[in-house]
Amino acid sequence: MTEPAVAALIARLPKTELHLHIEGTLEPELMFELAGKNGVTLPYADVAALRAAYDFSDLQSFLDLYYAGAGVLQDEDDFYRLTFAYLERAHQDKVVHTEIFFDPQTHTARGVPFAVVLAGIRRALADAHAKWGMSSRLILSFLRHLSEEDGMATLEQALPWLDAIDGFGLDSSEVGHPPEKFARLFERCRALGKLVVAHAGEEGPPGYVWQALALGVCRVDHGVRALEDDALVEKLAASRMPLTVCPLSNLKLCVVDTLAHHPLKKMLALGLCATVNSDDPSYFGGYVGDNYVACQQALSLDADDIVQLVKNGFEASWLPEAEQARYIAQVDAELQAWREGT
Ligand SMILES: Nc1ncnc2[nH]cnc12
Ligand SMILES: [Zn+2]
Repeated sequence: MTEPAVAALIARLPKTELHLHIEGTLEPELMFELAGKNGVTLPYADVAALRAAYDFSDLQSFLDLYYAGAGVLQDEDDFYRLTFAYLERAHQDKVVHTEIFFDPQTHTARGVPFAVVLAGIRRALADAHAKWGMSSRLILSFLRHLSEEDGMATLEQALPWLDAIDGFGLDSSEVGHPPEKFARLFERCRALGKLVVAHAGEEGPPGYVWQALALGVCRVDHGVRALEDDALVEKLAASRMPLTVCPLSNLKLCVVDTLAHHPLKKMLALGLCATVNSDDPSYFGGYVGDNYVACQQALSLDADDIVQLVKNGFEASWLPEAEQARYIAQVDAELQAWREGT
């Protein structure tokens, strides 16, 4: 019997998304609409010209555009619309649980109050939960190109809303801004009882992944360059440390030259807890379902690989263990139904 296309399996499986920058979901159409509403001038004639600029040579060339684009987000409703549009799109991909980064420093530096950013995002998360039962967690991510003191000041601003913040992360320009630069800040976050994660090993060397582990992270965001260090791979695999891998992001930012050379399949073979995520889907040409499908084709992933990746996502999530187990059982049931052609 010919197995039905693995793409059909991908489409039907419940999924997580654990590496998603909400500012990176700003589609050009919404960017132009909000620019018009808020009186912001964009240096592009139209949506097509903006999309044509999404031709990145590295992480920094993307970040320059990403921070400029975020400038159109000004009031609570802008953050609501941004977030709800992402959640609606993720729901189409059968994402049942998402853990979302937001970068408050990108907005507070422009005079947008922390409370405005958070209120808009939270209202959308609550609506998605009410409408589809989609669960979520929120991760405040510090910008590593700024100082640790700036991060500390941001943490101070977040203190009144700690109940709404599930964890803390570290993103932006990696090389030259190693995790150890933020040792005291992450210590403080952990002392507040919060989970911490950090981008490491995207463009930065394996040493940055070791440093992220020293910060006490419970997941490494990206981590693809960890494969250059055998001892590190052994440690990550033995501890089932999750890696939130973002294949189309790696392709667009030239971390890999072609998806066929992406290490995702190798990561699974090494026993790493690799997960699939979209990072900044509006800029990188694909949401989480697109990431699965593109990798399936480029790397000839089979049904077992796909199921392993999806299960890793639940294992790596911050859902309670009983809920992880419930979703993993659903994944097995969908796999069986797919195999039986029902
Ligand atoms: N891929 C990425 N790496 C680092 N910082 C980011 N901020 C948004 N996307 C990012
Ligand atoms: Zn990221």
